Amino acid sequence: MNALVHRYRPLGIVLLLALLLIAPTAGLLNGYWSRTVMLIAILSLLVSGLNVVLGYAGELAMGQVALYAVGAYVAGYLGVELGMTNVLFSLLGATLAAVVVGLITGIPGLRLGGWSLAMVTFFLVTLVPNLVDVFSGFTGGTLGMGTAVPTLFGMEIVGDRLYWLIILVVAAWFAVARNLLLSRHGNMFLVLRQSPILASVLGVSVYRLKLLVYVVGAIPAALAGALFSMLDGFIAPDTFTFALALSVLAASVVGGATSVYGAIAGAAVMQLGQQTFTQFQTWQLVIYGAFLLIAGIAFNRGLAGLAQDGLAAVRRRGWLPTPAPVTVAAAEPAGEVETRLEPLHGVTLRTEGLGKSFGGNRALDDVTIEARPGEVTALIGPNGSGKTTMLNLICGLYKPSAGRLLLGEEEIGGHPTYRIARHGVARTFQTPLIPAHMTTLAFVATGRYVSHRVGILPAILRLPAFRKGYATDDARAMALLRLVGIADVAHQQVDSLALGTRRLVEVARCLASGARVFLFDEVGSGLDESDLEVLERAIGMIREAGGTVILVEHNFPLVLKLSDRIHVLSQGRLLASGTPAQIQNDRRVLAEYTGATDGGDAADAFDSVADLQAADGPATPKGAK
Ligand SMILES: Nc1ncnc2c1ncn2[C@@H]1O[C@H](COP(=O)(O)OP(=O)(O)OP(=O)(O)O)[C@@H](O)[C@H]1O
Repeated sequence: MNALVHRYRPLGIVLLLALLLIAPTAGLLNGYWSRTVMLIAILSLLVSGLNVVLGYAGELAMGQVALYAVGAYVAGYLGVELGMTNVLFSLLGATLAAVVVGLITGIPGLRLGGWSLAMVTFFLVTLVPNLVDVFSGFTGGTLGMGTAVPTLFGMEIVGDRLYWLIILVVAAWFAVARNLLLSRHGNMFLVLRQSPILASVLGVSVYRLKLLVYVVGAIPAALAGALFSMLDGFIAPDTFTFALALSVLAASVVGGATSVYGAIAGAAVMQLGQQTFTQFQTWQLVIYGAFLLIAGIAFNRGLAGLAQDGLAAVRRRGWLPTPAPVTVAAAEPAGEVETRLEPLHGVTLRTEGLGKSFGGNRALDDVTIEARPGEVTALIGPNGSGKTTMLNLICGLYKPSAGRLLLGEEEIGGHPTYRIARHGVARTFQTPLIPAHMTTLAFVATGRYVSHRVGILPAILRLPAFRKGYATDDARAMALLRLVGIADVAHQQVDSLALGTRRLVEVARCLASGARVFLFDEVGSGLDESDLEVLERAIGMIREAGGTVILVEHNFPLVLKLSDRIHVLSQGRLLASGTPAQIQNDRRVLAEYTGATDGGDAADAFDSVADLQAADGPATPKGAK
C-alpha cells in the first residue's frame, strides 16, 4: 500500500494539475472563480518567496511587494515600450530584474546583519510610490500604465490561455521550490535559520547562503508581478502597498512558513477573505495583525502544521497507512557496523602563545600546545579555565588577541569559521546544536553538504547527479549512525532525541564531513555506560584512522583512558602538559583540582573523582557546571 501511494503520488499531482487546467474550459469554473484562482495562484507565488526567505533562512524580508512591483513594471515596460510582448521575455525580464534588485538590496541588508535586511526591505516597499513617480516616463507615474496584450509566438495570451499560463508558471515554481527545499540545500537553509553558528561550523558562508536564499525568494515575487500585469492589463502604484506586504506576511504565517505548499493555503485564506467579506478592506490591517498573533501563538506551523498533525493523528489510529521513510537500500538501520574508518589524513594543530581577552578578562593567556594526527589530545581544567574558548579560537568563532594558530604549516588564526571548517576542522558543542524539522539521518548528512556538494541545478531538476549524491549521503550517514550505535533513531526527528543521543549524533555529523581535526567539547557528558563505550570505540577509530582529536572533557576516567597527551588549563594559562600517567601524578594539577596544598598523591585524587563518577554519573572537577 505504502509503495503504491509513493509510486502514484506524482501521477495524482499531475491529474490534479490537469483538472485545474481544464476547469474553466470544462465549465467547472466561471469567470469569477477563474479570476479568483488566478489571484490565489499569483499571491501564493509572493507568499512562497517569503516562505523561502523567512521560513527557511530566518530573515524577515518585507520587500516581496517591492519585487512584485519590479516584476510588473519590467514586464509592462518590455511590452509597451519595447514591443516585447512575448510572455517568455516578460518572465525572463522579471526574473533578471528580481536577481539584480535582490542583490542590490540583499548585499547591504545582509552584510550589516541583525535587523538590517528587514529595515532595508521595509524601506524598499515604502519607496515604491516615490520611485514610480520619479521614473514616471517609464512607469506612467501615479496615473499608472496600461500594458500590452501578452503573446506567445504570435498567439495572444488572453482568457483561458492566460489562465493556463498562470497555473503552469505557478506549478513550475512550486516544483522548483519543492525540489530545492526538500534537498540538502533546503536542510542547510533550515540549519541556517536555527543556528548560523552551526551552519558556519559545517563550512557554509552564512552571508553568501543568506544572500542566495534571499535572491531565490525574490524570483517568484517578480514572476507574480509579471503575471499580475498580464491579468489586470494595468499597473498602478496603489497596488503595491504596505498593507499588501502585511497580507503576504500574514498568509505566510497562516499557511506555515516552513511548508512548501502552505503558501497556497495561506494565499487562499487571504484572497477568499478579501473577496468574501465586504468589510475586509476597512479592517484589513487589524485582521492581518490578528492572523499574525493567532497563528504565531496558537499554531505556529500554520495550516500546513495543523494538516500534518491531523494526518499524523489519523495514521496513529490506523485509518491511513504510515508512509515508509524515503531511504535508499543502503540506508536501512540493519547492516554491517564499521570496525574501522577510511584514512582521515589528520594534520598537526599547533597553538603558539595563543591568547584571548574579553575586555579586561584574559580567558586564555600565552598557551602553546600541539595536537598530532593519530593522537587524542585532551584539554582539561576547572570551569572557566578557558577550554571552550580554546576550541572557539581553533574553529574560528573567536579571533585570537595574541599568538598564532597553525594547521599544518598554515596560519588559520582569525580566519572565518566556514573557511576553517573547509580545511577539515569539525567540532561538537557543549550544548549540542540540533535543528528542528529534520530527521537524524538528514542532519548527519548535512555534515557532507560542503565536502560532497551537489549543485542547486541538479537538485532542482532532480538530475542523476542529485539522486546519486543523495543516496550516497544517506548511505554514509546511516553507516556512521550504526558506528555510533544509534541507527535506530535515523528516521526520528533529531530534536526529539535525548541529550546523550544528541552528542553521539554530533560525533556522526563530524565524521560525515570527512574532517581531519575533531574538536569534541564535553562529548561524554550525559552519556550512559553503553553510550560511553560506543563513544570510546568511535574516538579510538578516529585515532586509528589518523585523525587529530582534541578532547575537552570533565570525565577523568574517559580522559585518562583515551588520551595520548593531556594539557591542563588553569585560569586561562597552561598549568601542565604530559601523558595521562604524568598528569595523574602531577602535584600542581592535584592542588588545582582539590585545593590541596600538602602535596598529597594526585593519582588518589583522580581515583576518588572516578569513584564519584561511578556513583553519580560523569564526575566533574571542583565547581564544574
Ligand atoms: N564570549 C565571551 N564573552 C566574555 N567572556 C567570555 C566569553 N567566552 C568565555 N568568556 C570567559 O572566558 C573564561 C573562560 O571560559 P570558557 O568557557 O572557555 O571556560 P571553560 O574552561 O570551557 O569552562 P567550562 O568547563 O565551564 O565549560 C570565563 O571567564 C568566561 O566567562
